Amino acid sequence: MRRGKRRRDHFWREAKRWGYRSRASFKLIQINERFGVIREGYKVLDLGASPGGWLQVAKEIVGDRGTVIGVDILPIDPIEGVFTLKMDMRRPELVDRIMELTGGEKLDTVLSDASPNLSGNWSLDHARSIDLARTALRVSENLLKRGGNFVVKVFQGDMYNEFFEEVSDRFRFTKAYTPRASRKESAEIYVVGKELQI
Ligand SMILES: C[S@@+](CC[C@H](N)C(=O)[O-])C[C@H]1O[C@@H](n2cnc3c(N)ncnc32)[C@H](O)[C@@H]1O
Repeated sequence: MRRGKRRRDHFWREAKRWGYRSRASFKLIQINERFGVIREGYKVLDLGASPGGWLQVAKEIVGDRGTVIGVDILPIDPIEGVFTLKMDMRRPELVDRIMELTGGEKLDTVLSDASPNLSGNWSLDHARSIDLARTALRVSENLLKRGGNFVVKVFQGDMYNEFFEEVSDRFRFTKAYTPRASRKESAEIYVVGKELQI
């Protein structure tokens, strides 16, 4: 598919129309319609959040009583009412930085749409994606309330089943889901964990 054509699909045009920064916004909308992982008043952390399409959607849902925090190695242009941190999500001090922002209160939902820089080597990209997904799972264990929710993107490959089991061991309900807004040719899948049990 030609580059211009690839970018300007239905969800790209919808993102423009609704003022979202990325077509990825519709993936979170569809995940939330299906699983109800974010509700009004929730405290939400989004890992790998730039340019901020998921942050916009999360802020709309949680409203003024909720809190939304975005983390990325890349800058994120300001979004009213959203906190952003420019840092690598793998850094050990991340958990303390988030707790400072929430005044020590734990979170309702941790999201991660983080993607490694794609090399084109399938197994290397899969391994890097699993590494980021495991980081997001560790962060969620440290920061979620008991009963909290988790959504993470993974590129499918031979380590996927093991990772899915790791999420299942921690949440009451775990499901893999591909939103309609994911591109047909993409290997991405979202693992949704509801109600942290530990
Ligand atoms: C697909 S984009 C996220 C799009 C976002 N959900 C949105 O709706 O705008 C993936 C992001 O993951 C970020 N990322 C990759 N590795 C990271 C890391 N180690 N720490 C923080 N962010 C990372 C990338 O910089 C990139 O911005």
